[in-house]
Amino acid sequence: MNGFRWQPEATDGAARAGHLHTAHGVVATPTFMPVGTAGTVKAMTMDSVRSTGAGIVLGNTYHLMLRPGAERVQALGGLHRFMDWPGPILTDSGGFQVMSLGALRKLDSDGVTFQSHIDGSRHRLTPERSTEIQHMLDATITMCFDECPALPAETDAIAASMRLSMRWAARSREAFVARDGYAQYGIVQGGTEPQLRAESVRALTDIGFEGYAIGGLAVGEGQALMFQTLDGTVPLMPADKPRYLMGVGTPDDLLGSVMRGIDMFDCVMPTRSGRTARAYTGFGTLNLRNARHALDPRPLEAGCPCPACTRHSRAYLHHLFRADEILGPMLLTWHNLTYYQRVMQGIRTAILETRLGAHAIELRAGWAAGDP
Ligand SMILES: CNc1nc2cc(C(N)=O)ccc2[nH]1
Repeated sequence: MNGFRWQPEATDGAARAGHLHTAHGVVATPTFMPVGTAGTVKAMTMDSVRSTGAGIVLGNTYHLMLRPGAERVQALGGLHRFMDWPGPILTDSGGFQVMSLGALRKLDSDGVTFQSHIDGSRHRLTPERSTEIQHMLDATITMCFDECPALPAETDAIAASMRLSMRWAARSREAFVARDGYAQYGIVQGGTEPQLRAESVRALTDIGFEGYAIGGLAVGEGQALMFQTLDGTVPLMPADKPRYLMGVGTPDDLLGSVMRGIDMFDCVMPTRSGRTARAYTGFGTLNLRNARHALDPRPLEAGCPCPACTRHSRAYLHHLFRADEILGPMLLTWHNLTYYQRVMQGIRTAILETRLGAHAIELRAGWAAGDP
């Protein structure tokens, strides 16, 4: 009996609230995972990440295998110890990063050979090696090694890519070392083609995983096509297992995806935007480098409990970014992650109170209203 499980708590339409039980603790869902690419959530200490309300973080296999190296992290006690994060960690498989970051890469039916974007050194990832690396990192949740095809693409190219990923999923599962409280997720592929997505779900559920991700989206297809793909795919996925939408998204993406049955998310937007002066708030986004903030004594967002909003003014944040002070990205990353967690907590409460429809209207009205 694997102690890893998703325990349902409430539903509101297709939306679900529940708890993810893992070897490294329990996480309420729906949940947003801050991205901790190279063993750090950029500009944050892990105590500050915890203070935002995050329960689980993501690590990138591609970055960690190149630097400092999976063997070194293992020798130092694993990623939890290395980055001082006792909670659950999900690591991606490296496939997506290789395709988007690796300087040169050669894909074949067995895996991918690529050059490091750091020093040009040559590396190879296969389903077996990716799974081994994630084991060495001591990932709570391991992702299958897959290929995420660029969109748009011809249907037969999407089909071939999906079927390769399904063969790689079987090899990833074979290589996975099962441990109590640990999990491996399969990744549904198939582009925006309903039949290919259905074939992929069948292939993965025939293999059997502790959770299922939807990959191949948030690659430029746009929100409407992403939601349309979710509408056709999520109902086919096992209802008793966690569902993870990879690389998504804006607060509006999160809301619409939870309403379609997604439980887990990761996205670089709140952290990357925090470093580039873009703030996420209940009244939409704003750019703190804009001159209109120079003399504004108000907090960034009234009611937000983060240090940027409780201790400082918009004018100060504006100054920090104009002066290129490192405290700017620190404070705004802290704010954006806090805001993302508040959005997820508000959605979760609305599901528990069966008022998600009304809550969605309120959220969208706030985002549309703009800066008060
Ligand atoms: C930012 N968009 C995004 N799409 C993704 C797809 C995958 C995937 N494995 O298909 C992984 C990470 C992803 N991030």
